[in-house]
Amino acid sequence: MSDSSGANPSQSSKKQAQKGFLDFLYTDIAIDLGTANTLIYSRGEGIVLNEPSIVALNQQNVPVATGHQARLMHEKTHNKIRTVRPLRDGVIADFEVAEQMIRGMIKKVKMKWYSTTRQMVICVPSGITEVERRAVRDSAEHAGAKEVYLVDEPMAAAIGIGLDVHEPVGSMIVDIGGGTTEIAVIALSGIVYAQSVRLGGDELNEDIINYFRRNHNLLIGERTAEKIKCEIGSAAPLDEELEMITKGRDLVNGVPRTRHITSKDAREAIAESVNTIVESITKSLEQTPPELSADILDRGIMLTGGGALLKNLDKLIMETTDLPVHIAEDPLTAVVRGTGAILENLEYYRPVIS
Ligand SMILES: Nc1ncnc2c1ncn2[C@@H]1O[C@H](COP(=O)(O)OP(=O)(O)OP(=O)(O)O)[C@@H](O)[C@H]1O
Repeated sequence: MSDSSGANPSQSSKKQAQKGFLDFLYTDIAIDLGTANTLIYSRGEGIVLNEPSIVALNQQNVPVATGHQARLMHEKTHNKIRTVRPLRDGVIADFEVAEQMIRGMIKKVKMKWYSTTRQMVICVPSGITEVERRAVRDSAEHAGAKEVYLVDEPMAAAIGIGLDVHEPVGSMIVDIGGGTTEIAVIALSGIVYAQSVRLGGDELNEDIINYFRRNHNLLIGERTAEKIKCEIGSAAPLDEELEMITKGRDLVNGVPRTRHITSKDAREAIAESVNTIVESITKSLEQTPPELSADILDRGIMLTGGGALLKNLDKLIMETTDLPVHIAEDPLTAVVRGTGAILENLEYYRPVIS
């Protein structure tokens, strides 16, 4: 009798023992390579890194910082340093920098200097092209991985929030990230319907920047817009409206200014993009086969990704669709938790990886 590799049982167990014996030389990791954040899960350890997807490079294009450290430099650099976000709309926009970033982040989490990366599970937006898929695989291989497995982001999110993706029951996942919103209906280990909208938290930040420039003659940076969105931004009116003080440059006289702003301003700024996200969800519901629609009616819509934290977004989706809406526990880590679960049990999840 031989196992699937063609070896007899004694050869196979010898190979297993050897594999186990040499395990200390390898690190197996799962990566959520996101437009806004990169998270790494290490086999047997859990989430070991959660940092912004950004790199600071010097004039020779050598990275001087990655992640949190580079984020602190963002929009504050001089001409000898530039910061780059290598992903746009969920896909790699700058391959060289993306590879440098992956390498830099893997280096940060390597417990043992001598170990090499063996297996890497990495998630990708469901809507990307074959060429873009190939690019992610290449970048992972160039960053040192020996075996690379890809999984669609909504599938990883579903696994991350504890759904049994193999069962014949439909679930709708809406993963709102920095660059994309992924809407998918999952059943029987497959994606029955998926829509990837290239609109996410980054676009909401741009909306806020444009709104304050147009309506308040105030120029603010990306980090300030992000702060406004997270602290007082909302998709629907709040029971108690919020306020905050923000700083920027007055466009009339060119000097720094502080301004008092409200959650109504922030909501108005992002309303159009938020509506596009909600419309995409209703469109996806219209495309869902009826038997699966019935499951979604019972189970509701699951929200994951950082965008799920936008205040009252669940309420707006609930009012528009008339369906129950649940925000996943810790939505920012759902995808990497799922990618990590796949890494821990590659055989069980074989049908969902490529
Ligand atoms: N409290 C909050 N309110 C609104 N948005 C938030 C909040 N917290 C985080 N976000 C947004 O969530 C986004 C990041 O989410 P996430 O880490 O899931 O995205 P990503 O995986 O990096 O992106 P993508 O999946 O598009 O590649 C950012 O745009 C961030 O501004």
